Amino acid sequence: MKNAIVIGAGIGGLAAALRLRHQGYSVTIFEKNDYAGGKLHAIEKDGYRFDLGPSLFTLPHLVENLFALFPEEIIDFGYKSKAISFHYFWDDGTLFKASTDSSQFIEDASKVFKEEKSTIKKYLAKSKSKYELTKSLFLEKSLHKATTYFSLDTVKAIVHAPFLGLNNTLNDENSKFKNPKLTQLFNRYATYNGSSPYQTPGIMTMIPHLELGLGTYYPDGGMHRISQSLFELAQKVGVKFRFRESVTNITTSKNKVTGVETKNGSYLSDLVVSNMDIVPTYRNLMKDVPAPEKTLSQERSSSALIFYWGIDREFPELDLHNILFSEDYKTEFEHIFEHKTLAQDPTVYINITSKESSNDAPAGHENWFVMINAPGDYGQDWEQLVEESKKQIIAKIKKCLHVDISKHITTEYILTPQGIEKNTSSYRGALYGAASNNKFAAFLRHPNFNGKIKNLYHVGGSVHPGGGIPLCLLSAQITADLIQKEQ
Ligand SMILES: Cc1cc2nc3c(=O)[nH]c(=O)nc-3n(C[C@H](O)[C@H](O)[C@H](O)COP(=O)(O)OP(=O)(O)OC[C@H]3O[C@@H](n4cnc5c(N)ncnc54)[C@H](O)[C@@H]3O)c2cc1C
Repeated sequence: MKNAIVIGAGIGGLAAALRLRHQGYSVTIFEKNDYAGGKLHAIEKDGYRFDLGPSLFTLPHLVENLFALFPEEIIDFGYKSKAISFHYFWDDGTLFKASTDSSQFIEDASKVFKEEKSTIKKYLAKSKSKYELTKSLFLEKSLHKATTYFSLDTVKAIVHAPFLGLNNTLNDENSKFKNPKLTQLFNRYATYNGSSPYQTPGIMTMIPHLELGLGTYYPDGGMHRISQSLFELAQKVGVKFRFRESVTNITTSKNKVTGVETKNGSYLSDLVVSNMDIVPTYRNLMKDVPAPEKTLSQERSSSALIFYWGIDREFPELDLHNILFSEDYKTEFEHIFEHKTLAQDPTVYINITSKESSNDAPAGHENWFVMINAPGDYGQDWEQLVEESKKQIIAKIKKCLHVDISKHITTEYILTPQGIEKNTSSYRGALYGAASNNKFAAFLRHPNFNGKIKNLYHVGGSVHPGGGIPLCLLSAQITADLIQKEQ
């Protein structure tokens, strides 16, 4: 049996390991932490459960596809679809509850934002068409293999290139709405890949289709169940895990990978898949291999500052996902991407899983995950930024929800971009690898294979096709397909 080593048990590494196991490899995952899941992790604190990373679950079939590889194994993984994706709040008292039923969304958005129904309908239809035209080329195949370009799907995408909106920004596309609040609502989707709506190309108008067209879901037991159920499956099918064993070197001979080294010794392997962020993979594990500097110097995606708060009361006006919008979105993104700091009036995201799983908080309490978008770690004074932004977040909540939330916080845990980098080795604490702040970003992501070292592959949010749970799962699929063809 051939051996495969996977570096890292993030969602990308777990998915790659399962796919390789299915192809018949003997698979070992080396993970520096003592748990699987990487960013998809959770903690319990003072009677509250908090998902630490992702909170929004879309395209659940990509997880199910992994269970389907091993139909004989029964794993407890369920989820429900959400009728409302987000509750959106503005300082002036406007509240919009975004339905995941498109007719209802159009009806409600037209009433709240005084926008023509036909304009919203056309926008959602275009979002769907863009997604369907491009998913095969940009999301499901390697963009770095010539064969990808000899397909009908690619020809279709190229023919429709002017329609895709590559030459303008997401904000340009969304400024067609009369009401700036609706523009802001659709601009927010740039943050789903850690980018700025004022820089990311108009093709990103496809993202709302993922949430509003294909649905928003919540896994039974919380987001952590996604990584835990895949971990359980991997164990059942014989994937071996070596926790607390950081890979320190990828070993090669004559431009071919031979295995990995850790502080415990050397391990030989027929192939290696790195789920570690691509920048430290080159800088720390492949010091003797010339790094692709242009690829590695791509601007990183945004990071996040998160307060996990136990709250001693309930808020019926809030749902699972809630957004409290800033007054000046452009300034907010300029602060993040240009000034590498935080705006005075940030957009605040509040995720409350106890709305769905009552055991996540004591009775009558709620578990708040309060996040603002943040620049990566460039050596800022995070202690000071945490202190300032906590005050600003409390002020924002006061404006939108008319409550002094500071009086209701019973417990607190904080994660900064520095903490995210420390936990998972993600370069600068970026949530989604490289940002998509220019039209060439998709092509400049690192491929899923290594052009210099044979039998070395790459999966996860820092390589093609990008970050976020669905894209990480797709990266594992692309990688496994390449391995099947090439090995
Ligand atoms: C706060 C936050 C909110 C987010 N929100 C969402 C969301 O709502 N929806 C969504 O889809 N996505 C979201 N994301 C993004 C999503 O979490 C990531 O894109 C995804 O989980 C990345 O998975 P990965 O497998 O690429 O990497 P990671 O999860 O970073 O895993 C990499 C693994 O490799 C290990 N590792 C690193 N170096 C070594 C080494 N040398 N040796 C051994 N092991 C090593 C790390 O410990 C880690 O376990 C969010 C992320 C964060 C942090």
